[in-house]
Amino acid sequence: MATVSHLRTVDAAPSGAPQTLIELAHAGVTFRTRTGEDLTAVEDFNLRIQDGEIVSLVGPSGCGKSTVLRMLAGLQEPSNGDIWIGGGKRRRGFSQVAIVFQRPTLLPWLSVLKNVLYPVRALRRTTADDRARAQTLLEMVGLGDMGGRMPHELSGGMQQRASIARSLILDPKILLMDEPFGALDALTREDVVYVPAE
Ligand SMILES: Nc1ncnc2c1ncn2[C@@H]1O[C@H](COP(=O)(O)OP(=O)(O)OP(=O)(O)O)[C@@H](O)[C@H]1O
Repeated sequence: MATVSHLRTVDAAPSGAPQTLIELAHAGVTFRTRTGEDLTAVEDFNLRIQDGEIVSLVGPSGCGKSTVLRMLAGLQEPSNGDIWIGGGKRRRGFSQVAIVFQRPTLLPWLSVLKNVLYPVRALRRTTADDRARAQTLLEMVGLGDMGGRMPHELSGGMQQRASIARSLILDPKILLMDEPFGALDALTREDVVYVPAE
């Protein structure tokens, strides 16, 4: 059985201090490939992020960065180790975490505005304040007059900007970004900035 090790850290396991927002302790993910081999994408990975910190995971293609983000978003269960978010041990998703992927992930049957509102709709009925916030976020990413359009009527970069707006609609405490600016041209990239809600 082949085992491929990609992403490793050598830091000591974190302690679980309450002011720490995110902790991974000895986290690992092993995939079973279609040919029946075990592929260790992440091995013994330790990470501690304090509230307010901005952290980049840097490494070569395929080293396991997306897998770590998927673990933090609750989309990938660790094969080994523990995850704490906001002081609590997590095995699954956490509502204060939002993730933006490398490619846009808009729902094709909803308008752009409804896509941005979708995380709210998944929790409760939307209000006028929610719609106003969605409009503000669309304006922030330069799509203020595109809310009524359908996703297929937008360019790839515009769809990605709408995905970024959607990730902010619930004012998440943790924003995970998996190279989301790769789909945008350099000029647009400079224009997209995160403005926290008052
Ligand atoms: N669902 C899966 N099944 C099997 N192997 C997977 C799966 N997802 C990822 N992998 C493998 O895990 C390893 C890490 O992948 P991951 O997408 O986390 O890398 P990455 O560092 O984000 O790469 P990139 O910078 O190219 O996006 C790769 O070898 C990949 O082939």
